[in-house]
Amino acid sequence: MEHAIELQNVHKSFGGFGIKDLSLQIKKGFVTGFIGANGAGKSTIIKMILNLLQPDAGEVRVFGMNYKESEKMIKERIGFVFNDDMLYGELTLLEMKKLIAACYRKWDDTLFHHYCDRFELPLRQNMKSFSDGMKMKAALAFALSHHADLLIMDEPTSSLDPIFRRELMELLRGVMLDEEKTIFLSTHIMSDLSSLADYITLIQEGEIVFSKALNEIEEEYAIVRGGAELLDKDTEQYFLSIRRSDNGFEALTADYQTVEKLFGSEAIIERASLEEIMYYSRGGKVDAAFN
Ligand SMILES: Nc1ncnc2c1ncn2[C@@H]1O[C@H](COP(=O)(O)OP(=O)(O)OP(=O)(O)O)[C@@H](O)[C@H]1O
Repeated sequence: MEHAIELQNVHKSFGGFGIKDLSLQIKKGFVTGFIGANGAGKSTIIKMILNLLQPDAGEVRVFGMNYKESEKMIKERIGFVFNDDMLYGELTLLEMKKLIAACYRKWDDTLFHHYCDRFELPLRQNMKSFSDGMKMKAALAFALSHHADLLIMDEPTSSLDPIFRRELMELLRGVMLDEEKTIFLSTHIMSDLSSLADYITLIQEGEIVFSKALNEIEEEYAIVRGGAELLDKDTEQYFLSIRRSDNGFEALTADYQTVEKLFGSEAIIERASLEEIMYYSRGGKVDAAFN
């Protein structure tokens, strides 16, 4: 399968934070949700994919091309949305549009005006005075108006009201009806992903924990609760993280079926949500004690 994005053995360090030897492949034609705690490295990786930051070592390829040889061709095919004030000076939306449209061969002015209408954006108002949500909508209108094959979005929904968030999810599902399109989006709002994402990539302290199909995650991961007597060297190996208390333990497994066979009705075994997977895998290996 062709990959829309490939990172190979990428290193990047800033003072105390480091990404070491990270490799990641994002499938073409699907939506991948990129999740991880604050400071895990999501924006850093997204910036490297967009060539806004260069890795210290390793390689970033988009549609099989690298920026050194094919920067213009790659950028032409990407639409990006940042939760950031990076775009807006003293310009109106129309003035900004003129600058951005000039960068893309496939710029579609009709489509841009369609999105501005749909998002109720004022064309002649200084963008500096836009609310956070309006800025995000403007960034979306720009990203969606040049027929990009790959949409990369860094927390696109964080400043949006719940109504528009739902509309955006609907809109993105519409984009994905074209099987050639790919979306890679980071978010802290897990419910956005349940109806949209095909794959989930979880990052923790600069390391990829997994990159998997959402339905596999739903089938494999579970939270197990039981008495301390159930834990020993043999059973502990099925857990990614164990939290012990005076009353017993709670643990995360990525092997639902085996654990169910092993413990049967002796333990409570429930499918894990993405929030729970993030929470329990925080701090990594076995024996994160709690009380
Ligand atoms: N330009 C920079 N200089 C120094 N440190 C940086 C720089 N950019 C990011 N970092 C550090 O890298 C780490 C990862 O930051 P990053 O913004 O990639 O995380 P994130 O997963 O996107 O977090 P959040 O969910 O809070 O947006 C943080 O510790 C951050 O302080």
